[in-house]
Amino acid sequence: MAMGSCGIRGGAAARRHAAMLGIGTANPTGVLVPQDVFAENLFRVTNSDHLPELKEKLKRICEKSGIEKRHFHLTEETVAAHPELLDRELPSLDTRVDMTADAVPKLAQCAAAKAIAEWGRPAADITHLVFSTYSACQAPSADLRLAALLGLRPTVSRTMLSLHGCYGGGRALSLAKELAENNRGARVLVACSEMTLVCFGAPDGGNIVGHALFGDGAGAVVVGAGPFLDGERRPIFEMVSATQTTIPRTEHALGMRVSGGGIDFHLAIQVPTLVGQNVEQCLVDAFRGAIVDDDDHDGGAAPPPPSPCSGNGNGRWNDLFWAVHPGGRPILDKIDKVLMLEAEKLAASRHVLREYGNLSGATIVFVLDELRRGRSPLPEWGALLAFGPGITIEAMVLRCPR
Ligand SMILES: CCCCCCCCCCCCCCCCCC(=O)SCCNC(=O)CCNC(=O)[C@H](O)C(C)(C)COP(=O)(O)OP(=O)(O)OC[C@H]1O[C@@H](n2cnc3c(N)ncnc32)[C@H](O)[C@@H]1OP(=O)(O)O
Repeated sequence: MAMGSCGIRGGAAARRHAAMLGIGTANPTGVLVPQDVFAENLFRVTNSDHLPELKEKLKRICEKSGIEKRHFHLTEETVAAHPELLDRELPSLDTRVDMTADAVPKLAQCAAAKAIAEWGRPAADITHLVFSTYSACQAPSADLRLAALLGLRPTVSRTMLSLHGCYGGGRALSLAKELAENNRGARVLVACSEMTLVCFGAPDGGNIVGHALFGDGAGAVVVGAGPFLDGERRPIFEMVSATQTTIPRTEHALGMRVSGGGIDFHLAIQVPTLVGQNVEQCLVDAFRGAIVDDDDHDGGAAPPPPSPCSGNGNGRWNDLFWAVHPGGRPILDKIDKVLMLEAEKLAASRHVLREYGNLSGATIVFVLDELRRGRSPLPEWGALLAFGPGITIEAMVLRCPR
């Protein structure tokens, strides 16, 4: 594959690959629940204390989750005022849609304002918006509301990704890369905003793991390619190559479904194993697409991306930095094991899981933000991984410009 001029060079030189030019994150400010009291709180708030065995199981799961705290938009007072949120037999979709209509785009606005400020140009210069959420069920949707809140131009080209779950952030970034690389001068705002209240309900055997894992948050990234514009900062991560892979015959393993009682979801116990068994081939495919000429690197001195067959346990995956969606602690453990990663390689993912829980599609933006804030310099090449219903695996080869 000829990719002659794809490297990002310093200063004002042209580049062809898209790059992340600003990153922002936000969480609801209202409710912060430490994981060690989550089960007690949930069972009290949902009047479920007559189910002590289920409560003990939730406590066991919380202890093993690798999570210390999570943020939520939904307050105890709101739950008390809306008993329909607790009983799946009662219609509650209208209530949930009303509650998220403003809250989801406003949370996205908080993250997007930070990303735009870092990017260094006015919001009106955004040409495309890609919005991903599992928490909005109406049209016009959260993308249009966010565009209005940010003062984007009426000509901004909007795309809404719904119910992609935890790979939504990876998909939105991949789409932004395509848009930026194929539309001269495009600046694409990616926004992912997730609120669990669309799924919230009294605990039962089916939703207990979701209760233990998921939290609320939003992430935003400004993506652009081509020559730098005045005021733009140096790119944070270059987006070199992206792939999407669906693991055959795993449709049953992860899913969400809109019902009159809210959004139902399921997470099969086999998910960590299925991701672990398939992740290395996805990485090999993504790196195969990322082979570039030495000439494309800054000053021509940087090494090329690792060869696609350099995994397979010979330790070369440790030459990379890693942005992995922390879908759950055992998923990170499996990836560590199959790729033989050194302990610190998934530190950013484990940090985000510990501090926020699984924020579905927004989580990957938190991981990217954490990575670039790290104290030690990153290796030049990196890999992004996100997983969700399908089972779908999004992989992207990243480069940290020197
Ligand atoms: C105000 C609150 C609001 C919250 C409302 C809820 C909001 C929900 C929002 C839903 C959003 C939907 C998005 C869906 C898209 C998902 C996309 C992804 O992230 S893809 C990635 C999604 N992430 C994942 O799929 C990974 C999730 N899994 C994990 O993180 C871990 O397995 C663990 C923390 C649950 C347990 O740690 P581990 O080391 O495995 O410990 P052990 O082996 O000792 O097991 C302990 C107990 O847990 C049991 N059990 C285990 N798994 C399941 C299960 N799936 N099922 C049922 N049970 C399960 C197991 O049987 C045992 O029971 P017991 O013998 O004690 O009775």
